[in-house]
Amino acid sequence: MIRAEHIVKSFDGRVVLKDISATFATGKTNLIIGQSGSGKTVLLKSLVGLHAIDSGQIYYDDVCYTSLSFTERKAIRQQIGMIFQGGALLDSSTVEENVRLPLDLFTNQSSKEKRDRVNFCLQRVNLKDVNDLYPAELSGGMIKRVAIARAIVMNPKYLFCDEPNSGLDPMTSVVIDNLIKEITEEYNITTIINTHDMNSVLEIGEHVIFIYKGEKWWEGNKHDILNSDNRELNEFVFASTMAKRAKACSGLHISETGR
Ligand SMILES: Nc1ncnc2c1ncn2[C@@H]1O[C@H](COP(=O)(O)OP(=O)(O)OP(=O)(O)O)[C@@H](O)[C@H]1O
Repeated sequence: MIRAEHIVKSFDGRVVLKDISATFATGKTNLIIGQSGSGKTVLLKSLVGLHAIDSGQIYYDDVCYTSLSFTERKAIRQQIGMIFQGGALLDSSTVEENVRLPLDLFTNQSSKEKRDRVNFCLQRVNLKDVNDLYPAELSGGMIKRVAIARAIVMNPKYLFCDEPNSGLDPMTSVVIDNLIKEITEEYNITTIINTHDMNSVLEIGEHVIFIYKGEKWWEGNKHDILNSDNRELNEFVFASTMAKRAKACSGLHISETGR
């Protein structure tokens, strides 16, 4: 579980996160949604500790992360997996080297142990025979899978995903969304996903936080969202054509996948 309490963050006197409190449950896909510029990325980076916040507290389970020193935070940082927008793979490294990187940096495992772990993670994201390929030789969906394999290689308790579907076609996005959800449940990870993809919300939005102009404006799940009367949320949601279709169908039937 990750808990944010009264987070305030400003840049040069301009407040971009205004007193945000939220609890992100373990074993669930927690989504942060909002318009471009609303503060999603700043919130995600603040939770991870990449931004120093002005005030507030962030708890990782029972540990108050914000009151730890830089060195003390190391133990928690090693339990965090991150999937960056675009994958952020090292272009000049093979798939195996990319996935192995956290093990090289943070463990004393033998080469065989590392190879076994890398292969296990690649299999888990349904990739095979790709160890020696370079990122340029992979499709967009494969790059995301490699990024997920790298994010889980250290067996994280916490997983942060920044726009994991950016650049993917809708069908591949569904597959990646569901892979993240499966992994979250299988390994009981606290997963926080930053997205403005309404299809993702309707697919895996077990817990959704809507950020509007730096404030937590609405909170609920993928089913609540279709019936909300929050004006700003509705404007955001129904700007998406897919969501419009789902809304139109919601009175008649909501499929198991929410699509
Ligand atoms: N390092 C920074 N210095 C100054 N201002 C920043 C910095 N990072 C973000 N901001 C500002 O904070 C606000 C929120 O930005 P943020 O990147 O969190 O938006 P977002 O909701 O993630 O948008 P998008 O969906 O386009 O990525 C924006 O006004 C942005 O200009």
